[in-house]
Amino acid sequence: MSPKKVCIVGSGNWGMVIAKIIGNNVQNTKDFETSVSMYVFEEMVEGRKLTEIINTDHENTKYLPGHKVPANVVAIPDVIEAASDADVLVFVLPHQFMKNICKTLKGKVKESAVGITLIKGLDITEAGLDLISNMIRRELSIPCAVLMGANIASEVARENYCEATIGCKDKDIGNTFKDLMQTPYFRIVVVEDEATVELCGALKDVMEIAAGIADALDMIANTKAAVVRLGIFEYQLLLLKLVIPNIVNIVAVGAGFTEGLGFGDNTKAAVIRLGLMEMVKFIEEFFGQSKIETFLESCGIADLVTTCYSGRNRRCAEAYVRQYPKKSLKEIEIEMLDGQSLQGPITAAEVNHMLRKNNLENRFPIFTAVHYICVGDLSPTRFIDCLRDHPEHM
Ligand SMILES: NC(=O)c1ccc[n+]([C@@H]2O[C@H](COP(=O)([O-])OP(=O)(O)OC[C@H]3O[C@@H](n4cnc5c(N)ncnc54)[C@H](O)[C@@H]3O)[C@@H](O)[C@H]2O)c1
Ligand SMILES: O=P(O)(O)OC[C@H](O)CO
Repeated sequence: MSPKKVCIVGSGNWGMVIAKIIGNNVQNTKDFETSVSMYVFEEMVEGRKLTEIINTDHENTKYLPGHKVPANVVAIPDVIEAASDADVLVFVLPHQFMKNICKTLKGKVKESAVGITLIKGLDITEAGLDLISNMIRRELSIPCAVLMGANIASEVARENYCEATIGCKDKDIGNTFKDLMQTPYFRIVVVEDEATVELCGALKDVMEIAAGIADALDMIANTKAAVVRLGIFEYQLLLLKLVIPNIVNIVAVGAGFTEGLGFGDNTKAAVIRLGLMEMVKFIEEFFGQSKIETFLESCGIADLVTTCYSGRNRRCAEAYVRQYPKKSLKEIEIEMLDGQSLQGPITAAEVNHMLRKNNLENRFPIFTAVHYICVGDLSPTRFIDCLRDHPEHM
């Protein structure tokens, strides 16, 4: 089999760390082409094009200063040029840019390409809440796995030991992604059975096949009903795996608020605990039954803890509250992150859209307060009330 060409779509803080890992890994195997293309959103950095800096100095001085990427990672400012000949597409952009990227790439990627998303965030469609992986599958007509975990980019860049979870329904593709991204310090667990089953279309297909098998075996109606029920359960489980990491960022913003208000670790632990309860409840409410074990994977509790202690969402939320009401959260983000992007406030708005629409804000006080504080409609000092009066305490 000829070696697969890899393209990384994105070159921010996490994108560069993944580029470093992939750039090194492809040099040690015949399964992948040595040259890796990376789509870089072009901008001028200290009078030079960012692509030129990366291709000459092999460092993204804006988004991951102080860390080199291997020279075989080639920065390309045109996403079609970067992605059109790729067999493997790794998506790692802030989620608000994905609609545009998908629109640009539609019909331009190889039919045989496979994708994986490392993106945290949700999509609002007319039908309700959707997953970014679904957007990729839908718009680009390629299978799409996910990789999520407790992975603060700067720590992974320093090669501190950590873990991640790949969700992929195809064991071979899942292992391909694992080969591409696992290192001695970045250990990956592939969740085979449920991972990237096509969430809407593929579920229907799987269910049709299951029903067809049931028919062929002359199963009685009760058995067929059980097959359908179990199929739905697997679907919900898959959704659960994919949704957890996206909601984590909202809780991290809440943790930052308590620090900004001068509270300590006991309060943060309460935010993590109550936030986790809201995550479980939210997933149950919108995606059906949840399995508690899933929250014990790296994509669940581990990501929640790490983000609430040292994520960008937490840091910016703390600074916002300390300077409240002098600056908006957007101003703080621009000031502190130099172009990096917070996903928590946007995801909080997407989640709030669903809560409001379904009249459920009272049952999710942390998610709700985080959103209203982020947009400046609620004073941060009121945040502690939502912990004190949380439904868990009633
Ligand atoms: N940084 C982390 O620690 C980390 C860890 C795990 C997952 N993630 C997730 O990975 C995703 C990407 O985050 P990141 O940290 O790599 O990015 P980032 O926030 O560091 O950088 C922002 C990126 O967006 C690009 N950009 C700006 N405007 C654009 C536009 N109009 N179109 C396309 N791109 C544009 C910038 O060039 C830059 O590469 C996010 O969903 C994030 O939640 C991040
Ligand atoms: O720095 P944050 O808040 O964007 O979080 C980074 C990752 O999601 C941690 O896994």
